[in-house]
Order: sequence, then C-alpha cells, then structure tokens
Amino acid sequence: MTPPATDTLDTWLQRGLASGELRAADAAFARVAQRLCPDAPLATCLASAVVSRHAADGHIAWLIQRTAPPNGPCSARLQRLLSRTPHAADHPPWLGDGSAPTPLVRHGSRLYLWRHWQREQAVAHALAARLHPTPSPAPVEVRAWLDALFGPPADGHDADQRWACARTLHQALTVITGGPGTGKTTTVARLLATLQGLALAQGAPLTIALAAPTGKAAARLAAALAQAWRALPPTGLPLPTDQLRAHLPGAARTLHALLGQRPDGGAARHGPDRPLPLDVLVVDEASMVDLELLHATVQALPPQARLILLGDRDQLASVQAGAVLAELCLHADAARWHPGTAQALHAATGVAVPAAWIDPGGDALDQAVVMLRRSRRFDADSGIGRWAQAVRQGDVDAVHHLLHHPTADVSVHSGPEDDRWLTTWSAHAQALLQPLAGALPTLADAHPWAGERLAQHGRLQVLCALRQGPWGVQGLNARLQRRAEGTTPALPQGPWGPAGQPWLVTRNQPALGVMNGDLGLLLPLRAPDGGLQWRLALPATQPGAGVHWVLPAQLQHVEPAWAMTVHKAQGSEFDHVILVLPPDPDSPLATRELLYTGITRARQRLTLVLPGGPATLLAALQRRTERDSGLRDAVLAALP
Ligand SMILES: Nc1ncnc2c1ncn2[C@@H]1O[C@H](COP(=O)(O)OP(=O)(O)OP(=O)(O)O)[C@@H](O)[C@H]1O
Repeated sequence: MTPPATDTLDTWLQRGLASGELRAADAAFARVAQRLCPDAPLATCLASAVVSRHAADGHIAWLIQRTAPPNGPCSARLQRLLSRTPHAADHPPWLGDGSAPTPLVRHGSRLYLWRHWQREQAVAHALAARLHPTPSPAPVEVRAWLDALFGPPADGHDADQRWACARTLHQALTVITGGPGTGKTTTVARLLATLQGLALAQGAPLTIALAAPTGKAAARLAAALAQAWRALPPTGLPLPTDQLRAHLPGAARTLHALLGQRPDGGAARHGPDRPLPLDVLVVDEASMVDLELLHATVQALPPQARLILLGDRDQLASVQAGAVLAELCLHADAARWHPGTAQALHAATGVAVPAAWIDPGGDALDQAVVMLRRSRRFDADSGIGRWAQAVRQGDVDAVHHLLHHPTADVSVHSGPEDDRWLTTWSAHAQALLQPLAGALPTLADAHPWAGERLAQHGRLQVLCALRQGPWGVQGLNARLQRRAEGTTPALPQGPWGPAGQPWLVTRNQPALGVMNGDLGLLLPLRAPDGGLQWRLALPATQPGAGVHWVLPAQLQHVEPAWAMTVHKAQGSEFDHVILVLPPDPDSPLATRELLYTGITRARQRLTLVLPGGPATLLAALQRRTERDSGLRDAVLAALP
C-alpha cells in the first residue's frame, strides 16, 4: 500500500502505536527529531521511531534489507522507502554517517542509535586488535604441556579441547563455545595452566582474572577451577606442580565487581584511564554478556591483555541489547580454519584437524573460535542430550521422533488437563517442607540441616517462559504455593510467607553478599527464647563454606521462586527441570533459544509441560531470537 502524499509523521506514528509496533517512547523520539530538525524528511523521523523500537527489542542495529517480514506499518513503509532510495533518511544534523555524534547513524544498510553505534565500533576495534598473531611459543613446548595435562593424544576424543588450548597462544582473543558438559571449564583450566606454565618458564608470570556476568556463575567457575587445580598431576608437568599452582587464580568475580561498576550507574573504577592490572581475563557464561557490558570490559582491559570468552552460543542472549557470543561464533559449526591454522594446531597438539573444518575462505574471527562438540554429561542414549541436540538444530523430525518415542529421563505432559507433573512436584515439595513442620534447630547448629534443605531444593525446579498468567511465574507460584501448603499443613508462617518457600534475589545487594539470580529458602529457626526467628538461607559462594544467612528484613528485591523464568535460571542447573511452555503457540517468548536453555538446565531428568499441546513446542522450535547487529562486519572492517 502506498500511503497518500498527505500522510504526516503523526498519521504514521498513530498507525504504529495502534498496531503495537511502536511504544509511546519511540513515537516521542520521532517527535523530538521533528521538533529539533523541522526540515528533516519524514523518513528521518520515522527511522528514529523504528530504530528506537528495535533497540528496545535487543537489536543493536536496524537492518534495512532484513529478509524477515517487517513487524509493523512504520518499518514496512521505511523499508520500502529505503530500498528504493537508501539515503532518503539521511539528514546530517540528526542522522549522520557516524563520523560525528548524531542521534542516529546509518552505516551501509544498518541504522543505529548513536550509543549502540559507538559501542559497536569501540568493541570491534578492541576485538580486532586482539586478532593479530601474537608471538607464540614453539609447538614442541606447547605440546609438552598439553601432553602432560591431557595425556598423550590417543583416540582424539578430546581433540577440540587441545585445539582450544593451542589456539589461545596465537592471538589475544579466544572464544570457546560448547553445550552443557562439553568441557569448557576443564579446557580453560588446562589452557590457563599452559599459558601460566609457559610464562613462568620465561620468568614472567601472568596476572590472570576470572569473571562472569552473574555472581552465581562466578562462584561456579571459581569452584570448578579450584577443583581443577587440586587435580593437576603431582608430577610430570614441565614445572613443579606446586610452583604452577601458586600462580593460578583462585577467585572469580562478577564483571561488574571486577570493573568496579557502581549500582547508581556512576563511572566505573576501571576504564581506559585506569585499566585493570591484568594480562589475561577469562569471562565465563559469555552468552549473558550484552554489548554494553562487553564494551565496559574491553575499555578497562589493557590493549595487550588476552581475552578468553567461554559460553554456549545457543543459549538465550542477554536481556539487554546484543547477542555478542552468538555473533562471534556464527561459523563455529563449520570451524572454517585456514590451512595455516590447522597446521599450527596439528603441530602443537599432535592431532590433525579434519579436512571438513579447513577452509581457506575463513575470516580472522573464525580462527579465534573453537567449538567443543562432545558432551561428557549426556551419552548417546540420554534423552536430555538428544532433546538438546534436536532443539539446538531446530530439527522438527527429530523432535517428532522424541515425542513419539519417550526416553526414561524425559517426560512430556501435553494439554491443559495433564497435571501429572504436579504429583511429582508435590512429592518434592513434601520432602523439602516436612522437616520444617517438626523440631527446628537454632541458628548456631542449623548449618548441615539448612544445607540439606538447600540441596533438596536444588533437586527440582519449575521453569517457565512467561511472567504473567496462569502458566507464567506469577500464576504458577500461586498454584504451587497452595499445593505446597496442602502437602505440609502445619508449616509455620514467616515474614513473607510460609516456611520453606524459595525466594529469588532480583538485584545485587553486595553489602549483604547477595547477587541478582541467587536462590534462597526462607527458613524458621528456634530462637533462644523458644520462639521462631527467620532467615533466608542461600548457598555460600565459597565452595565448602556451607550456608549464607541473611535477615529477611534486609532484603529489598526478592520474588517467590517455586517457579522462575528460564532467563533467570541461565547459569544454574538442577537435577530435575519441569519446563512449562506457554499455552499459546503464537507466544513470541517461546523461542528455540529459550527451549534449549530450559532443557539444558536439567542434569538428570526433564519434564516438558505443554498446556497448549505439541503445537507450542513445534512453533517455538521455528522461532529464533534474532538480534540484528553489525559487530562481526565491524570487527573484520577494523582489522589493520
Ligand atoms: N578431557 C577430559 N577428560 C576427562 N574428563 C573430562 C574432560 N573434559 C571434561 N571432562 C569431564 O566432563 C565433565 C564436564 O566437563 P566441564 O565441567 O569442564 O564442562 P562444561 O562445558 O564446563 O560444563 P557446564 O555445562 O556445566 O558448564 C566434568 O566431569 C569433567 O571432569
């Protein structure tokens, strides 16, 4: 439909608002453009609204030639206009080419908000500078470390892990992606041992820091690496093991804490003027890192410091804009290593790279990415492993097969009436809550008791996609709460609800030692006067430190967590996950990435609850989270 020539910006904005394409803030931004630049073309103002909306949806840029259908009248109109006249929206005081600050920037076929454009450019330059070949040690020295840490290469079952270690020595950026249990942590432990071992042999030990986007992920990384350092072979390394251990990092922090970011949004302690005193930074769970956080990180890293990103690129992206890991790992499946890269990997590891992964056309980023392919957590018969694989690949036939040929570890409950999962859940709730209705310990002797309650709670978690409605966090929590009280009638009532209720921390309160995403249980304890006192018990962040107690009155940002969203569960795992999909097959929140992330939170058992039947599952499989950005292109363009 070609709009009548008399159409004004207001007409278009009204259409966009009426169709739900635009929010009031997007329309307001377009009106500001018109007010400040009265001679700006209609396309410039409309572009402001559309780009603002896309940014709110997590996109870094709006891609003019996007092949997917535009999601509303304003985008469609703009797309038609710009595909005929690419410069129709250019108006240098408002929409420029990025060489000077303007509210909007056009670069090729992408439109950006200034802030996103500037962040993307800065990150691209920082990453591109790290793709330069670095002086690397002789392959024979690397091989000595890898053979000592992995054992001599035998059947090639850990080839990808060895390649990841070797690749890290060739440039200052390494990206390691892999699904659950593919050995990301094991690999990074061996890689750090190799890097530090080689540096120590030169008499120049490295300063290494470990970080993750959330406190929980940081704690898991620290615990896993502490275990890996303990498991280093006592003899047989090129250096004495104790000497090496003394130089390996023990603690991990959140990226926010490492950078010294302030909760009020004020300037961070570390930035370009005050870089982190580091030679190597490892960032785990990098799928949760958005463009803004990566920007803050690379700004605070000295130019020569190595950056190692670890994560599962198929998981949900961060809530904020950007899907950095997925974008850097775009070609990870095919590897696309140059013949030279493959040769160097062979020389340093003793394992030849298969021809299928060698491609002279691979770009510089491809050379820095290693994908770990073999899950050690799920064997070939594991239903969870097969579901994860089928969903990751969007393989509809495989999902149909799994629906019709159930495995022992995965159950599917289909239709709104199928509530067998509630029976399983009730048994879990009863095991969790029953001890709270009996004799209670005092705070002084509650540690093992509370630790057992936390362990029991970690055995099962209900996850869902939505926040609102009967199948969202709110409805499910209310339903499960009633059910929990039904299973254990004599539960004492605490300040926010009955004893044993799980609570999710929704904002960092570092002074209390609690972080966004922490899960705790509200527990009653016997007070010295014989009454009750209440504490939220959280797993201590230091491994082996038991339970961390917090006074409920001190916590300001918590919500009930019998059920929680898959987003909030990212970075956590549970023995049994009950994953509840929305009843409506058209729900935009049920995406392939959400399904994959939810499924891979389960270690031993998975229950899929499909109130809308299998159609919801099949629709979710087809729905991808798309995040438009130009990061990959910008990195390659920034290469010297
Ligand atoms: N090369 C290897 N040889 C022997 N065992 C290994 C090897 N790599 C990994 N494992 C084992 O496989 C399991 C999973 O490894 P790891 O925890 O490193 O994977 P991950 O990808 O970090 O997992 P997660 O999904 O939990 O983050 C661990 O028990 C680990 O000890």
